[in-house]
Amino acid sequence: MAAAVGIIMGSKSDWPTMQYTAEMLDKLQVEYEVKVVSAHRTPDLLFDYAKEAQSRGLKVIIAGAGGAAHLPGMVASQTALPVLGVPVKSRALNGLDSLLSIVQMPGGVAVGTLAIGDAGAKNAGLLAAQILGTHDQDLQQRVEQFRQEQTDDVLEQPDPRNPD
Ligand SMILES: Nc1c(C(=O)O)ncn1[C@@H]1O[C@H](COP(=O)(O)O)[C@@H](O)[C@H]1O
Repeated sequence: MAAAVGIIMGSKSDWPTMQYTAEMLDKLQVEYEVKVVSAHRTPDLLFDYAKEAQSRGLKVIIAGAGGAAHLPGMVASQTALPVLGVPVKSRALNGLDSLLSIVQMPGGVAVGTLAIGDAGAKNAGLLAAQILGTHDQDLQQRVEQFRQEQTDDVLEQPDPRNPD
């Protein structure tokens, strides 16, 4: 089946974070592709990727980047597909730079910004599945099942001192 979600990232060094997006999509049985694309280092590739995404069948793009994280915003400027931005934790500023450069888009070009780091990457996969689930009842059910299991896990083990 063709990929519905494109996971892109500014560098291969972002993969330890972005793997959590892939893991969530695997769990929810959503097809995706993974690629390093950088607004700074491979600008032509970025434009081609964003412009061709819709015609290749992608429905949502998830872009992770750290530091001066222009990737999500630049992708969003070149496609009408929904773009979710994941601020990757930077060494110098712990990802605050990544967060601010992704979240502070000018009005008129939207990027849905997730939390910094692993949790943001995980939630980007979940949110992409929820978006796709609005047109796919089976997927919506898998999302609901995932959430129910999460709830059950918490309720079954309410005492944090007793892991068994
Ligand atoms: N923020 C961007 C962009 C971009 O926005 O186009 N391209 C690379 N980067 C980021 O640079 C950081 C360091 O990259 P290296 O580890 O390759 O030096 C990564 O977190 C990457 O996302």
